[in-house]
Amino acid sequence: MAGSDLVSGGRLRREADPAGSALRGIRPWPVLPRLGAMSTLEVRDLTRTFGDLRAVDGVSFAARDGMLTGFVGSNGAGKTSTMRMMMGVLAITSGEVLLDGAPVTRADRRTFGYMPEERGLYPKQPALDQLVYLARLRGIPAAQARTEAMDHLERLGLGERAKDHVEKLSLGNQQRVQITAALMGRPRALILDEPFSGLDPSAVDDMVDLLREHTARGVPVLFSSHQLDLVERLCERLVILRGGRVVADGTPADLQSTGTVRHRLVLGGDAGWVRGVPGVHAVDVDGTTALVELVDDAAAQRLLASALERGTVHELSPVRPSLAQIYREVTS
Ligand SMILES: Nc1ncnc2c1ncn2[C@@H]1O[C@H](COP(=O)(O)OP(=O)(O)OP(=O)(O)O)[C@@H](O)[C@H]1O
Repeated sequence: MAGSDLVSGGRLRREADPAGSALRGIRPWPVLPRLGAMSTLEVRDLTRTFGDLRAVDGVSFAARDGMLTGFVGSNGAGKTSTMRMMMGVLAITSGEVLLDGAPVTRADRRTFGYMPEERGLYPKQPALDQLVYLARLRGIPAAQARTEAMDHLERLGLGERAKDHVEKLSLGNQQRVQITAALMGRPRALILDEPFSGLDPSAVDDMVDLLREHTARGVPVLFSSHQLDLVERLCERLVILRGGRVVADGTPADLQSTGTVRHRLVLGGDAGWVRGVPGVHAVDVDGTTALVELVDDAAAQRLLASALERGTVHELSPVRPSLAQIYREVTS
């Protein structure tokens, strides 16, 4: 698709939801031009050691164009180190980072938007000046940087606060400014370390609207988060790290199809007895309802037969595993 073509997806989304973002305080935005070429950002066998510690241990995955990819894992799993290596701010021990199949260059990285874990705003400088400064570091001309920064701030309802020192803004607003810094200059890829931490639900929605405008023009977005419900809601793909290694990688549906299927049993009477049925693991029992894992079909038959012997069975149905459940299964 040519560089000047417009993204119909972004426009359609706004038409389908005319009040949408405006109701949440976000001013409508001209549809962004689509990237001339698709961009896929990939890491292959990426490794980083710190002394004896293999903080990142042969990590491979791809953040594909136009998709939000969630990057999750417990504290110390290696997310930040991986993102830093992708951005070239942490030396790579071995492995490589590729953009569209070719080793990523310093010039490529200057076109990436990055939100580091350690937030880089100076408390005693005006928000607008910092956005302009950070954009100029990435080679964006001053006039363009100023216009774009002001547009972003106005759109986020911070136009009146543009000249306020950052320290005078609430933490959530500081975070909005920080994310804006990564979005300046129409980046070719976005790498965001915990962009949603500390944001209230409406600020999360505002930020997601912004990110979706970038995915709609073909940008790959990789973001780390500990908020699994958010990741489940937002992501087209998900990469789960444990101890420096990838333990799951796929769409939420892919991952859900590999998780352990549980069953919900709803009875007319108390369900406590299911704990004693061979081959049945009671995950949770609450009054007349039990959530169980069954080792095989025979266990299911035993459970159902026992339940019918005791009285009414209102329901015995499979429950799709939640992302939180899958996360616990692959990281424990
Ligand atoms: N500069 C460093 N020197 C020594 N060890 C480090 C350094 N940076 C990270 N580590 C270690 O590498 C491991 C991975 O850390 P990293 O920050 O990448 O994990 P993370 O998944 O981002 O964690 P969190 O969710 O807590 O931010 C941890 O054990 C950490 O202590």
